[in-house]
Amino acid sequence: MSFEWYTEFVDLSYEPEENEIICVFRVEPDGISMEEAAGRVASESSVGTWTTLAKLPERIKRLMAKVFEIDGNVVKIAYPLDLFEEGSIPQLLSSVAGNVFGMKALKNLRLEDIEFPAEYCKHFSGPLLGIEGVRKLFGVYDRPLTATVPKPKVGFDADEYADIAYQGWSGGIDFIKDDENLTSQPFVRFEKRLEKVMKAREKAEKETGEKKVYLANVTAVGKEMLRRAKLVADYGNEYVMVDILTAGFSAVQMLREECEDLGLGIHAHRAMHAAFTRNPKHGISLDVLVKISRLAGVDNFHVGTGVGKMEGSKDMVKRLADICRREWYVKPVFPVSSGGLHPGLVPDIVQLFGKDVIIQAGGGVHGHPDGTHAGAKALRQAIDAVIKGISLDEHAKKHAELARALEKWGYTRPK
Ligand SMILES: O=C(O)[C@H](O)COP(=O)(O)O
Ligand SMILES: [Mg+2]
Repeated sequence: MSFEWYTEFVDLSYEPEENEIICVFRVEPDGISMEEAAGRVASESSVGTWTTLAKLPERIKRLMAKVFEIDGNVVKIAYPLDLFEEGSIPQLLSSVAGNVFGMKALKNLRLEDIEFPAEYCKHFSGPLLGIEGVRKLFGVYDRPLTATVPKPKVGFDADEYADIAYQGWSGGIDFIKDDENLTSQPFVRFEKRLEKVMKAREKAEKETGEKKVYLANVTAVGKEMLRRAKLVADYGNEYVMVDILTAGFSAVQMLREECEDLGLGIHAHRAMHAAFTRNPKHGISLDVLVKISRLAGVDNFHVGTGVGKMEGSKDMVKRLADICRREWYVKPVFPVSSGGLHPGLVPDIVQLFGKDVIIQAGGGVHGHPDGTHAGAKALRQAIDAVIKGISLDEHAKKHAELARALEKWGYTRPK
């Protein structure tokens, strides 16, 4: 049986309209022509099914997605805006990143990019704070911000955790962040941790005269997440953190709505992304993930390091940082560079990102030979050196904590 009718979704002379969504796919057909494969993607992601239908009303024909460019394996498809519900990332993904990934007729399929028209973007709130708002919150404009994740990543009780948070903050760190798998386990319930950490913050702020913020991981099931966010705001903290992929975009958008009322920023952790971003032939690119997260309204987003422990080239990290920060329909997002960082890598990170980046180090702070407080100081000293244009080796001559960090890690790029 022939399925050639799929090519009805291909029109290489078509010029997309201004208010259509354009998706760029990399398509690897399995024993069929590229044209048919591309048509199948357009069909399944818009109005089609596996067979012809007796009658397709004109009104519905107008909703057919159109393949308008095929260049080698790269296929561009235009989607009429009426295919999409306003302001819904889950519905967008169910359409253009849904069934298509499992089609037998394709060996591989990767969604590389999406271009959104203004008409679509206007239904999204975007970040509440954005880079400007986050800078205002800290009153810090002239250097990268810093964050640390207490390590070991889980297991501390509330007192131990708050003590580590205090040591990090008092050593000069701006954000203390819960790790992605730390929520409300039996060894440290969320409420208790929040209570103790907020006391630690008060002490650290008084002692340092600097603003300190807790990225409290509110990732939870349904309404519980909102309850935790409310509790965070009740304590006077300004931010929450959420695992955007394991929680899902419905949860992220719901949280964003709640955070509008509560006045909270959102730190997005991307844990699990590599399950669908890492294979260059199949899945969804991080570029797409950053764009939809920015629309959904997170304020901070993990983009990688290029030099640390997570996979991802410098070029890719730079491109993602650009997608976070460039002029767009919604406020810019603060890129977070995290995963295997330590003071010796700060020059690379600043060279890659400039100063609008949150440099986050877990092991690279808490693994300092003299402990968390010294580790925090070393990270800030490394940043000060880079901002002043002094080499780390030179700065370390007068800064003992940085010297000790360099003794342990030097300039190594962890694997
Ligand atoms: O969630 C993260 O990004 C990591 O916990 C960072 O930890 P690391 O600096 O120890 O790799
Ligand atoms: Mg982590």
